[in-house]
Amino acid sequence: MESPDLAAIRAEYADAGLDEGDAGDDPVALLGRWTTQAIEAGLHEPNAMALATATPDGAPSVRLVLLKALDADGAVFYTNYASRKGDELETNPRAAAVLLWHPLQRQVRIEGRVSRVGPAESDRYFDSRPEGARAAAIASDQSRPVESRTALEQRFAEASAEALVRPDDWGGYRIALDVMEFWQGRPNRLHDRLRYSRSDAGWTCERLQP
Ligand SMILES: Cc1cc2nc3c(=O)[nH]c(=O)nc-3n(C[C@H](O)[C@H](O)[C@H](O)COP(=O)(O)O)c2cc1C
Ligand SMILES: Cc1ncc(COP(=O)(O)O)c(C=O)c1O
Repeated sequence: MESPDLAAIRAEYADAGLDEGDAGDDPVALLGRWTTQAIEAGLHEPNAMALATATPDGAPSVRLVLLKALDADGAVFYTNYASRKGDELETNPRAAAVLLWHPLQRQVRIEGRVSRVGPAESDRYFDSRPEGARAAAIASDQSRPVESRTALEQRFAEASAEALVRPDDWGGYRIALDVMEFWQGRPNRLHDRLRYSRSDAGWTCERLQP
């Protein structure tokens, strides 16, 4: 089998650095600034993040979701509570996520405990989504097998004809921001890494080796 020479792929990171002074002592504000810069750079889906969850006995799983809100209380995404990730979060309410802004040579990792957002907040977000996305959320038992594409489209057509009310098993999760790490690519793989950890006294910041 012809396979590409993956070992020869090599990108150098050189554009910018990250120092403690610029980063500041509020990592939530820093994530806000970096997100704004990713949006202003015109990146495609700058709010996409890989979300890792695990079963109670530690088997991990990961998938992309969209970050839909960010504040001092945490990072919010929306999904189906009965999906695979939902099942894992209901039994092991901890998550890790990573955002990658490749053209900016940046990644951000977040970690923390997860809780459901309140129903009113989920309703507000659900009602802001386009009709098709609302109907799909109603039609889809996310992560469950379906016999065919035709059956799925039939369910979508049926849901589209009904009132587009948020299902009880669809809503937001908030990842409390307990650990946040900011990574800026540097030459020779000698990258900048600043890791913030939250305690009762506030945030502490450590520089990590690349
Ligand atoms: C860029 C991108 C963004 C996505 N955003 C979401 C999202 O916000 N919520 C969601 O439930 N699924 C989202 N998905 C689909 C998930 O990656 C995944 O297929 C789905 O949630 C089922 O995951 P699970 O079976 O592990 O629960 C997205 C997929 C991509 C590629
Ligand atoms: C299945 C699913 N649910 C939810 C979302 C979240 O996106 P939005 O709320 O912007 O429709 C996505 C995004 O790709 C998705 O694929």
